[in-house]
Amino acid sequence: MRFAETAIAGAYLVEPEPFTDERGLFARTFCAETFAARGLEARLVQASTSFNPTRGTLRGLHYQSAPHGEAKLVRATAGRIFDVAVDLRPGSPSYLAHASVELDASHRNAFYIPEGCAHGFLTLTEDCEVLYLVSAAHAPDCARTVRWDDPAFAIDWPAAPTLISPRDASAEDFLP
Ligand SMILES: Cc1cn([C@H]2C[C@H](O)[C@@H](COP(=O)(O)OP(=O)(O)O[C@H]3O[C@H](C)C(=O)[C@H](O)[C@H]3O)O2)c(=O)[nH]c1=O
Repeated sequence: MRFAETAIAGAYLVEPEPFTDERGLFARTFCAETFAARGLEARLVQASTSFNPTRGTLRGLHYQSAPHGEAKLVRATAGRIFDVAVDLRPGSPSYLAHASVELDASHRNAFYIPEGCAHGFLTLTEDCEVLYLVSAAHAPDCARTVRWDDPAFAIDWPAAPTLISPRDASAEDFLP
């Protein structure tokens, strides 16, 4: 796996290094030892998936507050998404910065997002499937939302959403 830094400290685009032969390819997509050696969260305890048939679906921006903060390893297993993280860690050198990456099932790339960052995506194709590996179990009482078009983040979305939940569309401004 190759790790590329992003605009957020501690967030990385993870590119696989596939082994190819006449049968196709094999690629490692996660390794606890490799992640731990890089100082990344290696204890991923829950996996989830979302299926999004409509192009232009926007989910997020979500995070879990302490003490159930979660690091995430996100990949598109079908289709292509514009994936975004926002740094909400007041002590971070990239506080309030965002990082956006295009995750494409055909590239098998992934986005590692550290605890303390919000995450969301916009689907760029129909029938997108998004797989999450996270470092903390779902804690509904700690579920938090920040708004995709919050001026505090000025995220460079490629298009406006065609489908978004009322909860995501109505999040309050992050800064007072
Ligand atoms: C996240 C989660 C949700 N749920 C239940 C709660 C709701 O009844 C239902 C849908 O949840 P929600 O509308 O929060 O799903 P998304 O809007 O896709 O949220 C996810 O998408 C954004 C982009 C993320 O980064 C998070 O991983 C996650 O918040 O699944 C669970 O049972 N377990 C879970 O881990």
